[in-house]
Amino acid sequence: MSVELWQQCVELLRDELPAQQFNTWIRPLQVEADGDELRVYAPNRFVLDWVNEKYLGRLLELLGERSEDVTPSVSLLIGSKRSSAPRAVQPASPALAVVQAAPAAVEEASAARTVDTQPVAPATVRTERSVQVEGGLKHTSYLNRAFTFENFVEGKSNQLARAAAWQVADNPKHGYNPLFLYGGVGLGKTHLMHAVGNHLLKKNPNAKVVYLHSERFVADMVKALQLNAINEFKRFYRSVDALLIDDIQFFAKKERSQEEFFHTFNALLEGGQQVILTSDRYPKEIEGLEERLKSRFGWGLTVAVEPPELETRVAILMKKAEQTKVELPHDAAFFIAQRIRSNVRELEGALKRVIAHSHFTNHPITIELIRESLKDLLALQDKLVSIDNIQRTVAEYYKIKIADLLSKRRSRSVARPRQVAMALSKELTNHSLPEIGDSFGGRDHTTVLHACRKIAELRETDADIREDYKNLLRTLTT
Ligand SMILES: Nc1ncnc2c1ncn2[C@@H]1O[C@H](COP(=O)(O)OP(=O)(O)OP(=O)(O)O)[C@@H](O)[C@H]1O
Repeated sequence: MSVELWQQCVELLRDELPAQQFNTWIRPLQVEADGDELRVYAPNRFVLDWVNEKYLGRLLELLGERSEDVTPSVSLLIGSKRSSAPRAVQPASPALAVVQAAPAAVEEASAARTVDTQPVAPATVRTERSVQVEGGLKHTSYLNRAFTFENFVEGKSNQLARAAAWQVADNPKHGYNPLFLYGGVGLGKTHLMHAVGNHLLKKNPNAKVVYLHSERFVADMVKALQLNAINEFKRFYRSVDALLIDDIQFFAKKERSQEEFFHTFNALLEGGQQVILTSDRYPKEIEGLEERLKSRFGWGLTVAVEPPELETRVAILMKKAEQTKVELPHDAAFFIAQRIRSNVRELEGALKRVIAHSHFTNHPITIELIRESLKDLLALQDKLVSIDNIQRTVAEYYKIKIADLLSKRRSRSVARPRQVAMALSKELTNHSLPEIGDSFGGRDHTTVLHACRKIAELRETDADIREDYKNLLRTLTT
């Protein structure tokens, strides 16, 4: 059984899975051949368990179809192929059967899945910690006490990230180290990171939990160098119980900082201290970041935070209103959530404006009041999501002409993008089916309806369409 064959099957699986799932579970796997056997390494038990349960069967099926050996033998292990001694070895699987896990792996892996969704009571935590070190350097860690698990609304888009963060907070010894959260702006990465920090402090008020933005780490390091205090800098960062660094994409191209961070990071991992990192993209995609750092980030658990779906946006608005003791009718929350799709920060901003307007005018929150208070934002959004703009964006995305979208051509390369554009027009604008049909070269409303149904179906079954639709939605709404 060759490594190349495994890679081919991984590529085939990539076509079948949404990118987020592929990145989280399949990309971190490493593989090496050992005689006739393939040894596949997962960075931790969480990944091992998940791959074992969800994807190994399919991978073995693909391997079986492509191999002369009808019973491919694959071992799924925890560790890394460069390490000579994997931490938990599973027996080789002689057939397309479920690989048995070593008892410890089973125990921890299933514990990882048992996600405790009980809200955490608001913590009275020490939120500020200031440490003065020799040479005049002052390191301040500041945790936002409002960013707790209790205040975090769970939805499909952030479920996994929330579960992983909860595991780290409640049982840091699981070894999900580092926990790497990535995703677009304003989606709750910082919130989750602080939630872990707050929870760790709640459990142990003396814990040294240090949160900082990566730019701050760089600035501190530069200052330490200037003040000849780099040893204190090192000592400080290596003495923490948990180090939380936000937006590590800002390390890009800052070689000295990366070097320093690399050593700090290694020291912390070796000492069993928790590291949590966030970034706006998947670690391997951060340009200007050293390969060795990227590879180490993959040793722990890397999870994406996706933009929230409509239901979660509504739930977030209701929660924020409840926190500020403001009466927000459900239809009003729904209206805001439908119109503000980009990210949670924007959503919160819109709600704040509505609440301020309601206080100012002394009127209750109604859809009318929302229209009035968000007038400029909604107008801008209407412009952005006009059918014209959707057509332009879709044509650009698929590298076809707008005229093709409006034409009668039926070839797949044109017909599918046309259906995507129609479905987006239905989802993002308030135009009726006949109006949308008219805008697409005078088509009948039943054609538009068919397009919407077809795309909804393909988004379930076809990973490419799902990805295309998601990208286009993002482009059109941010
Ligand atoms: N699921 C959620 N439930 C409740 N509040 C949320 C949720 N997701 C995000 N928020 C809120 O949205 C705001 C932005 O979130 P946060 O700062 O964590 O985003 P981020 O992903 O770290 O973005 P950036 O990359 O720009 O730093 C915060 O006020 C946060 O509390």
